[in-house]
Amino acid sequence: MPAFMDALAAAVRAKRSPLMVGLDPRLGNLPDGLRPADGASLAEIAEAFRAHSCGVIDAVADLTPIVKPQAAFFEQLGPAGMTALAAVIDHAHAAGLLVCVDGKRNDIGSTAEAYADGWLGAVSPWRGDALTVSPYLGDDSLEPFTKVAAARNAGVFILVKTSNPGGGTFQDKLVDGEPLYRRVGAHVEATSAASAGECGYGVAGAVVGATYPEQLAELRAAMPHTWFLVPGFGAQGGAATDVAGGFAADGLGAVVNSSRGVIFAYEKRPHADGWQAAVRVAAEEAVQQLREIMPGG
Ligand SMILES: O=C(O)c1cc(=O)[nH]c(=O)n1[C@@H]1O[C@H](COP(=O)(O)O)[C@@H](O)[C@H]1O
Repeated sequence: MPAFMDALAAAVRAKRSPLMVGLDPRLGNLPDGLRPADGASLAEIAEAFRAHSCGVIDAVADLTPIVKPQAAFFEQLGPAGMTALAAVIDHAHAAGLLVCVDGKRNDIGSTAEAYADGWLGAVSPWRGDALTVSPYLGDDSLEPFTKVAAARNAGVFILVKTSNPGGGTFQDKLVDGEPLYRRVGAHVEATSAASAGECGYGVAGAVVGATYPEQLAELRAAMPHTWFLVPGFGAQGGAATDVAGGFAADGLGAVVNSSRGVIFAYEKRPHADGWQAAVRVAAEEAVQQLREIMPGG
């Protein structure tokens, strides 16, 4: 089994696609036919979320190397939601896709070990291929994730420069004359340089928002062994030209996430062949736009 970043690089090359489709089901945005009736139980809503996410996967599987289910949308439904999340992960794997669980986990080292084993370990009940992780508890909190991920050929994506408007509150603050995100980036890069696989990228990836194109290009240059997960494309305003700086010269090094812009595409542009056809058209367009700016795409 190849290391996660090697598998991701191979899948991006094979599909000529750096698009990551985010699975963020929301009750109010489900298409007709899948939307549960008013007063539906959590179990009924969870089943609708499962059906929507699996339907999205079926519509885009040949267009994307990786999907990113956002755990929050499933967690809010309690146990039934988590069962639905597990089913979505299994469905994505059956469709030949890699899966990054967006959980943004972390805690003190000894508790981080439980998160790491639970989400990424050899006996993980979730079987995700990668997990998003927060760095703000420090290096000893990140180590369990990178260790478990390396042992199991999984990956982690560590928040470095997030896409949200308030991200700079802490991330841009100067520490010894440099912004904190740069410090975090340097730590992630050191971890990945020491674990770089065949494709040249190591076990630790970085989350860097499409909404900060300057910092994206700066971090790309400073972090040559680190694969980027770039959210904020589409619904948050990031354009293809904004994410261009996230790629290495060979066209690898980044996957660009779009959630709402793809999975609810039928709301703005319905398709005569149904909601999945609208989702597919949106994914095709996103891939086309990304190919145009991706070096060698
Ligand atoms: O880690 C993430 O995926 C993430 C980090 C970040 O800085 N910004 C960000 O939007 N995300 C996630 O990426 C997805 C973006 O969704 P859309 O804005 O609908 O494309 C959501 O699931 C967010 O939780």
